[in-house]
Amino acid sequence: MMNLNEKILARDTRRMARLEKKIKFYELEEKDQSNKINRLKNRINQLDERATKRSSNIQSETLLRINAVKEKLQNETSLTEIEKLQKELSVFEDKETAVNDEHHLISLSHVTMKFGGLRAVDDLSFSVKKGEIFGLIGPNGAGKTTVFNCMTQFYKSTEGNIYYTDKFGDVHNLNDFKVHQIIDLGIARTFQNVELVWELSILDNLLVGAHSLFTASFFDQLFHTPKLKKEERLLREKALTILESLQLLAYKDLIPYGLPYGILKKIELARVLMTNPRLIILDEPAAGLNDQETMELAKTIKEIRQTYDVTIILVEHDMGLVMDICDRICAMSFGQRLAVGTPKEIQSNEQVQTAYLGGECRECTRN
Ligand SMILES: Nc1ncnc2c1ncn2[C@@H]1O[C@H](COP(=O)(O)OP(=O)(O)OP(=O)(O)O)[C@@H](O)[C@H]1O
Repeated sequence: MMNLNEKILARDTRRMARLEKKIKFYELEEKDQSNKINRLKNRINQLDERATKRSSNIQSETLLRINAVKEKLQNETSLTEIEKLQKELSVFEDKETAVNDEHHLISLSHVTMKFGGLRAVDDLSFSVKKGEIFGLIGPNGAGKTTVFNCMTQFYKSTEGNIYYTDKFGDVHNLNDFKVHQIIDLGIARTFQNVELVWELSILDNLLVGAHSLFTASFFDQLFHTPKLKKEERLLREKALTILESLQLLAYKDLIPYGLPYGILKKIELARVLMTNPRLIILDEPAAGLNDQETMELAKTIKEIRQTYDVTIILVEHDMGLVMDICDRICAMSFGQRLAVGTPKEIQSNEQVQTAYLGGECRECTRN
């Protein structure tokens, strides 16, 4: 449950995102808007200062809570109560770790997602650092996609918290945000199936992907004002730059129908990049690709991390790809965490091998 400080912090972050959009809007105007822009920048600085103070208050509150729970633990004798308190302590400590770790980007703390009697995700915790390529693996039905849906707030997890460090360095519980606000925090995702608009050209698909960046009003759209035209031109230039960086420029005027699956998957990545993401979540990016296309995808994902300075979390069944590109991996089974470690550590983990094949993880050692 969010306390008042956390509520205000989340609200201020959303405000800062809105003000940044306004700045972009003024930057597009033909006439000089530097006064307005400076005013907005000052307001962002004020909000940022307030957010930093509030973060430090929240941190002190967390420390107080940690100490209070520790004290209760010392005097507790009932085993069930001790278990409950230990879990409570671990939730606060996870938050404390997220706040103190300058490399922290996102972490799950004891996340559970129940569908009726089924625990699709069961008390799952792991943490991802800025700049990592992080893999989530597990047999079919292990709960991987559900984890993504909880992160992006498509589902509200039944229990647990998901901590995210925003670009100002403040830590938020993503559960306090609505699904449409997640994109403003710089989190973007792709789905298992290719989700492009089949009647639009590749370039227009990218522009559709940038709709969250559009600042033009209904009035601008209705009368096709110069402001709208300028915004469209800038976003078009951005789209072309992204297409070029992914070697997709030749496809810009084509519609997706009939294009090789490998190209469609790359176009989806290009569209995600239009939203200026800090974290990209990829659900089975290599599904349906042949070996050659998978190799190219691996190269593209590594290049994207490098060029766009993003963190990538992916769910993938192709163990060759996972072992090749991931810095660290979380292996899941029946909604629970089996192990977190480097590809080498995961390959040699007995529990992981058993979960996959009831023995040696041949898929893992394929490459
Ligand atoms: N909306 C839902 N309602 C009910 N059950 C669901 C829902 N979404 C997922 N599940 C169930 O939760 C479990 C985990 O599903 P999930 O899709 O997260 O697994 P996964 O590891 O991504 O599987 P796969 O690798 O096959 O995509 C499954 O048993 C699934 O049937």
